[in-house]
Amino acid sequence: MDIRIRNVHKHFGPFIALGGIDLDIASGELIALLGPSGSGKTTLLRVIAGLEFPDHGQILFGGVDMARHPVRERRIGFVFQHYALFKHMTVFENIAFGLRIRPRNQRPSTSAIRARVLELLDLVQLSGLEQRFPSQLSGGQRQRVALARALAIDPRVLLLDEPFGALDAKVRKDLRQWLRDLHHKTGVTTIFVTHDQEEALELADRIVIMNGGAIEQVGPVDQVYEHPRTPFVFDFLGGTNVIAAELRGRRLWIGDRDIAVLHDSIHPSGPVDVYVRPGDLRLADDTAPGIQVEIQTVHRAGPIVRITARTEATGQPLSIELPHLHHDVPCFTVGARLRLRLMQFSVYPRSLHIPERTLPTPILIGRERTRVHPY
Ligand SMILES: Nc1ncnc2c1ncn2[C@@H]1O[C@H](COP(=O)(O)OP(=O)(O)OP(=O)(O)O)[C@@H](O)[C@H]1O
Repeated sequence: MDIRIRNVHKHFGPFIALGGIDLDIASGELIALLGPSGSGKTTLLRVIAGLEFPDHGQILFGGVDMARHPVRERRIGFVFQHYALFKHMTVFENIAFGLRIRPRNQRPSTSAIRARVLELLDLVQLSGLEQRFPSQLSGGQRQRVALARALAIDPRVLLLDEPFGALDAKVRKDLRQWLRDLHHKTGVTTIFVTHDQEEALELADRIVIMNGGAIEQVGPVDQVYEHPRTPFVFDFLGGTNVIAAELRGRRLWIGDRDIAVLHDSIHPSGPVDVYVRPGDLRLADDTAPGIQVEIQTVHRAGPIVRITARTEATGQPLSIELPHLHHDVPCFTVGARLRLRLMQFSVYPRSLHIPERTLPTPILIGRERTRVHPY
């Protein structure tokens, strides 16, 4: 079922938790709400669920406004980070719960409930564990039972709030793939909240980046990652170097170096900030084109090498990440003077350095994977 959220506001006293949210979620979509703590992700999920009522706005489920309807009328499945299963009930009873509490005239027969629970146990890959109690399961297994319980009622929408937040890194990774597969099988419209950008990028069809109770950017994962509309989004989706630069016409200057021509520049000449991810920087010897830098530290960290270098033009430190294959190049030593190439970057006007909550127009003006002008 599709969901349309229209101009949703939610205040807690004087505090604006949601400041006018508009969002369309297609039927069957898997969408992630991503943002820093306090940005309003959980509040938005709770408003969709009916656990909170918005002060203003519409929550349309398949075209019907459910904003004032209580939670029980919305047919929603939930899984929360600490959604305790009923400890005194077996796995079977936990999953059957939502069906057993239905009014008598809507309740399936005992044999139909049993068949549904066994089917769900198979779906969440826990067949054979139906007589266990929650205390006899691992954290990952408990969350899979919670998902089976949420699915038992045939929800129109599945809402997951940091479902894997309390689990260790390896289990989280396994469950991500598992959830993706489960979503393919069930096709239920799913909205999940996470702090973890890697989880969102790996799992979701689209991501919604929230900041201060507003949506900063929404789009397919690759698009948002490749074209962050604001410095906030760029920064939130991974490590960032910010290099002070200047736009003169379409030419981008760092210190005395003219480093690129921005083909799609829409901004006037003036001071700008160049945002570049550590993995989008490359080093070459001093004869190559690029910004002059001096290496300060070199650390091998598993499959990558982390280097810090200082630009000669501005003196600012930069973080560089290279695949470890580059590590053996003899010139990558502390004190070496090398040239830095920016393989891909975004440019934002300096005045927008501080994350903005609302921006009238896209401010991305350059992203030059193949267009870095080698002067
Ligand atoms: N019932 C409440 N009363 C008062 N303030 C609230 C209430 N619920 C949430 N808030 C505030 O609203 C803001 C948004 O909270 P919310 O839980 O939606 O953020 P979040 O993005 O999910 O954060 P986190 O990732 O830490 O869970 C926070 O500043 C929070 O303190």
